[in-house]
Amino acid sequence: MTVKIAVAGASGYAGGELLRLLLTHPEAEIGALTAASSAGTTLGTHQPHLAPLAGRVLADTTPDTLAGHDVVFLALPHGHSAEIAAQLGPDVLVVDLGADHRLADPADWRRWYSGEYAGQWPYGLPELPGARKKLAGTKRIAVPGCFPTGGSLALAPALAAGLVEPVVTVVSVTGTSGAGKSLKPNLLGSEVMGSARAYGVAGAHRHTPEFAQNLSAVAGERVTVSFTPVLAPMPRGILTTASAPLVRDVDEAAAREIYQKAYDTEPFVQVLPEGAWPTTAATVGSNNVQLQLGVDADARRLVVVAAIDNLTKGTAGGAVQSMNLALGFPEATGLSTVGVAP
Ligand SMILES: NC(=O)C1=CN([C@@H]2O[C@H](COP(=O)(O)OP(=O)(O)OC[C@H]3O[C@@H](n4cnc5c(N)ncnc54)[C@H](OP(=O)(O)O)[C@@H]3O)[C@@H](O)[C@H]2O)C=CC1
Ligand SMILES: CC(=O)N[C@@H](CCC(=O)OP(=O)(O)O)C(=O)O
Repeated sequence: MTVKIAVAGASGYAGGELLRLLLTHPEAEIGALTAASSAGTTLGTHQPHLAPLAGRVLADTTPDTLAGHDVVFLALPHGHSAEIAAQLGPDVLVVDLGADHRLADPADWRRWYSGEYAGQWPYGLPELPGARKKLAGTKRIAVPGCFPTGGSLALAPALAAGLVEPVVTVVSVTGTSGAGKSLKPNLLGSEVMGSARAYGVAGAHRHTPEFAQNLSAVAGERVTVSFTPVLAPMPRGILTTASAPLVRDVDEAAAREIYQKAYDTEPFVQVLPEGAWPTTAATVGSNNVQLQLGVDADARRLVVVAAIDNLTKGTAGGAVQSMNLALGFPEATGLSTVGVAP
């Protein structure tokens, strides 16, 4: 069954990655491509790597230009999806790559974002317990933030098994494309190259409540999350190191078994062989989450390292994976487990 798909925000990084994936998705017919200030220009001006679509002209993002599609992806800045989504019919599958529909608690929304709270949609991280059931057949999907994707999957098995205390620390090194294309003074090449910088430190990043929401649901109790992102001079990729105090003495083999069991049947999560540690480079262009764990016996902590491509599994790939589930396609359709190296 071919589905006609519109992409709003087609000139941006997330929209570009979506189109890269949809171009090889056997069931996708690419319909309207829309933007804001870039409307009227060709896609090739913004996404030179998408040669088959280079001549397509971007339209304005309106309910009219997005009408007549089976699926609409909204890859827009936060706060711009809810109003447009409300004007698309209930039979259209709307996949929001922004944050507008991720949080369940209106108080969390008001603390971390601006504008009206628009309600929570089924959360597009299929590997979390119970998520696939909510995604099957849904007409609305909230794609996770890029940091909570890898970080939540790094800690979920340990919390679900009661292996660690519900007080976790997450540090994520991220590439610059996570910030989007629009020019920001701290993202100029001369500011970013040759340097790494923490930001949103000490509970100040808006992904903190999203982490807490995901991990508390898995643990069945409130999980406190201390999250620190670190900007690094690379275009894409997120390397997360997550750790938590062990509840009981456990050796590495037992901890590995918990993770292997949790992710055994997952098409996109790989617990790497002993001794191999994840790298962002190995995940580029794939929809993979690569994990490795260790037990720090002296500190009595479990330490898990996770690598993803922020644009693939961290946004557009996760969005396509969730779309597949919503439409009843095989979950891995149009997605790759093969990276690019070196
Ligand atoms: N980059 C990433 O790694 C991730 C991004 N996301 C989310 O995906 C969404 C898009 O991010 P990203 O692609 O990085 O951002 P970009 O800044 O690269 O792209 C933003 C896109 O939205 C369009 N746009 C901007 N303002 C409006 C508006 N008022 N109405 C309609 N379209 C508008 C832009 O069009 P124009 O060119 O005309 O300005 C552009 O196409 C965000 O919500 C982001 O949080 C989620 C996870 C990871
Ligand atoms: C480097 C960088 O700036 N990264 C972004 C991550 C954004 C993202 O991917 O998630 P959202 O969809 O929630 O915006 C940030 O920290 O805000």
